[in-house]
Amino acid sequence: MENIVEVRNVTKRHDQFSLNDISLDIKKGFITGLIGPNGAGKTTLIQCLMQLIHIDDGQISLFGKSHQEDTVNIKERIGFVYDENYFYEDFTLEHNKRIVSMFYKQWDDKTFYHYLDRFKLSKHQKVKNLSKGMKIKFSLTVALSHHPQLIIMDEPTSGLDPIFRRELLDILLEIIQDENKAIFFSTHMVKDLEQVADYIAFLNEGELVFSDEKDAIIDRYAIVKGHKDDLNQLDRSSIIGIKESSLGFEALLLNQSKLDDPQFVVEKPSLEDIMYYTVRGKHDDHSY
Ligand SMILES: Nc1ncnc2c1ncn2[C@@H]1O[C@H](COP(=O)(O)OP(=O)(O)OP(=O)(O)O)[C@@H](O)[C@H]1O
Repeated sequence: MENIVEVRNVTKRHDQFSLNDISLDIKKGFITGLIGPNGAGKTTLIQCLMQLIHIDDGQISLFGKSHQEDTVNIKERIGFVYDENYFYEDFTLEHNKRIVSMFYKQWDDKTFYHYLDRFKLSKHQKVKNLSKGMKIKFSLTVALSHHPQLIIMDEPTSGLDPIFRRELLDILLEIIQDENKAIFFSTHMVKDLEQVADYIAFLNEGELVFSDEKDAIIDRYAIVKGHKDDLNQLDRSSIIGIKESSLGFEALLLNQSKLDDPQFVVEKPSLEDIMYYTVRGKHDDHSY
């Protein structure tokens, strides 16, 4: 399986935050989702991938090359959807298209008008008059119109209504039918991601918790519920996070055979459970 992107031991330091020693791959033919709580470093990592900021340590290769070697070609092969508006606000969508299309050898007007129509955007509208969701749709239209091999999106679902969110997921699944392509995107919509992603990378406080195949991640953990009196029968070292009440508890554990015990209810976790309990941890025993 070929890696379109390889991130190796990347560190980026901001004043009060650092992204620490991150290594992950983005694989050809698959959708990789990037999750993590607010401030975890998702945007920072994406900015490093796009060389919008410089890394302090480590290496990033895209299509087998670093930005230093071939950044123009790399950027031409990426469709980038970013949460900051980088279009000319006072110009119409058509005018913006004329400008942006000059930067791409593979620009395709037919695809551009196809998505404008599909997203119900008018080429005569000015960018400044678009709603937040419409701006994301326009950004996506531009990103898809130069036939990128890799699509990188930072929070593309923020500001989108649930109907369009579903449509966006369908579009991503359509794109990934072409097994030469890869999609990497960050989102807080973990449930949406769970429906479409093949691989998941999880950042927390600048550290990579895991980056792996979705099903393998879910198999690695279990949600266990039980009576408080039985809590001491669990191996504390396998508990990732726990929520206790006066009577019972619910915990995320590393999956293990000992969990067959009938006094516990054992369930498969969702990605959201894994994220929630990992961030919450086991020292924070709030009641529910
Ligand atoms: N240019 C900068 N200078 C200093 N600190 C920064 C800069 N950019 C980001 N940070 C800090 O880095 C941390 C990670 O921010 P980042 O935007 O990468 O997180 P995120 O996971 O994308 O969060 P969110 O889900 O809220 O968008 C935050 O503490 C933020 O304040």
